[in-house]
Amino acid sequence: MSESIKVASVPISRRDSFNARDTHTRYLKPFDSGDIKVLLLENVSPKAVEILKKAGYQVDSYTKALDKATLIEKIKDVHAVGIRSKTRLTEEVLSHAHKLLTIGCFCIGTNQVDLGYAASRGICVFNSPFSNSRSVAELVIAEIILLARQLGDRSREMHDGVWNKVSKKCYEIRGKTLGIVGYGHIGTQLGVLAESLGMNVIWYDILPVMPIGMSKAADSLDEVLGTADFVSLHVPETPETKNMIGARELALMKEGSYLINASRGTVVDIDALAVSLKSGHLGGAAIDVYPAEPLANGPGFESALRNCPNTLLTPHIGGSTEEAQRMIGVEVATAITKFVDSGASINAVNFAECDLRAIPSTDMTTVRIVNVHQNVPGVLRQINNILANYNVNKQISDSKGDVAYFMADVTVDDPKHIGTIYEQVRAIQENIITRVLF
Ligand SMILES: NC(=O)c1ccc[n+]([C@@H]2O[C@H](COP(=O)([O-])OP(=O)(O)OC[C@H]3O[C@@H](n4cnc5c(N)ncnc54)[C@H](O)[C@@H]3O)[C@@H](O)[C@H]2O)c1
Ligand SMILES: O=C(O)[C@H](O)COP(=O)(O)O
Repeated sequence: MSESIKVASVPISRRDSFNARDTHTRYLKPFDSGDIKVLLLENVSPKAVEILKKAGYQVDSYTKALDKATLIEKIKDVHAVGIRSKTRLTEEVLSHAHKLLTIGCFCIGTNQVDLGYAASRGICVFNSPFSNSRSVAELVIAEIILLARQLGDRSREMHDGVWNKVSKKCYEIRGKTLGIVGYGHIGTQLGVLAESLGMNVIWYDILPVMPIGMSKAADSLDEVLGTADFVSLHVPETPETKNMIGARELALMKEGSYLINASRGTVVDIDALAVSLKSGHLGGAAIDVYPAEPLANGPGFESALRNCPNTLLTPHIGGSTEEAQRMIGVEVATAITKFVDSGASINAVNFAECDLRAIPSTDMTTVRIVNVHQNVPGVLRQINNILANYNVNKQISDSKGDVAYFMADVTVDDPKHIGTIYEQVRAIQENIITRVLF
């Protein structure tokens, strides 16, 4: 149970459709945190499980992603779901999530979730924007050296019993140029590490960003491709980054240069990359992410890149370190408990960010109204007309796109009025979800 609310309550309204006016009256019972069900997929950190269980929730945890049919079945009954990069929470899947309040992406990327649809259903999405950035940057540094020295191939040969001592086309990285595409959390960390190893760094980003250290901004992607000895991709999955690196871009890269992709699998045209590697135009590649990735560990991985020369293939492990997973587990699980127990949406990805200071535990008459509604004129007036009969201690509202979020702490002397307020607010035409925490 949240420390910030004296007693939390989660009456969960039905959200049959965006405009539905649900007049079904429910009995408002004081909250029992044991009612909250959480589904965790894809081997989310035990630290997160610990935090969610400590909050009193029922936690159902799986090490792998679920197939769509199983996911739809499981999501029907839960109030929170925790995923990593594999689980696709599409409109189709989320349309079955009748009780869902929040989604925790225990990773950086949120492209796997239909964020707009989730918001329209009042489902608040959280992620961990930078807890695994360092892990990715360190992996890329390792890969730069491995590629420059053809270490993947040498190691494989030795495991096959072949001694192959060569120096041809093996290089130091000192004085070489690293081109970073997407100069955000990971790209900037990587640039700092690369400079400390004596590399020159140029980067391209669609946003004007401050260059760190001695790094230089390029005017275009093509400039990076034509200049760098190593090109490392750190952009999110968006319509603009889909197949951002195809046959044309690979041809622009310098003869013998290397491509590294630890961003998203859709960013690189894998077939074109395989052709470039086999032709010898590229000197090698390190790929951590793929257009289609298996749901679980095990044999059967197929890719045109298998057995390409000097090509390092890793199973999407850029953020997979003990340190990163622990930090992500704490960050996202804490965000989920705060949202469920007190309504706080700070650091939400698809929601306006709102919070109110805690209700003192000695205050037994104040309840918190939490409401998500369509962002159209007149809704706040309707809510405040309802609350006008009570003393509103504090309130906050904000909007993001078509959806608005409202929180108010209201003193209610007669407990019977709690149900009245709840029913009146949720009966507003534009209501998406209403909760009363008491
Ligand atoms: N392999 C892994 O395990 C792993 C781990 C963490 C993150 N990632 C991926 O890496 C991506 C980047 O992570 P981050 O934390 O650095 O994100 P970020 O949001 O901090 O940085 C991304 C940068 O890319 C820029 N960008 C967006 N579209 C662009 C375009 N078309 N051209 C050039 N620049 C563009 C943005 O302006 C931003 O500066 C994530 O979105 C995620 O998909 C992968
Ligand atoms: O978006 C991310 O943070 C990375 O792609 C890592 O995803 P993962 O948690 O599924 O390994």
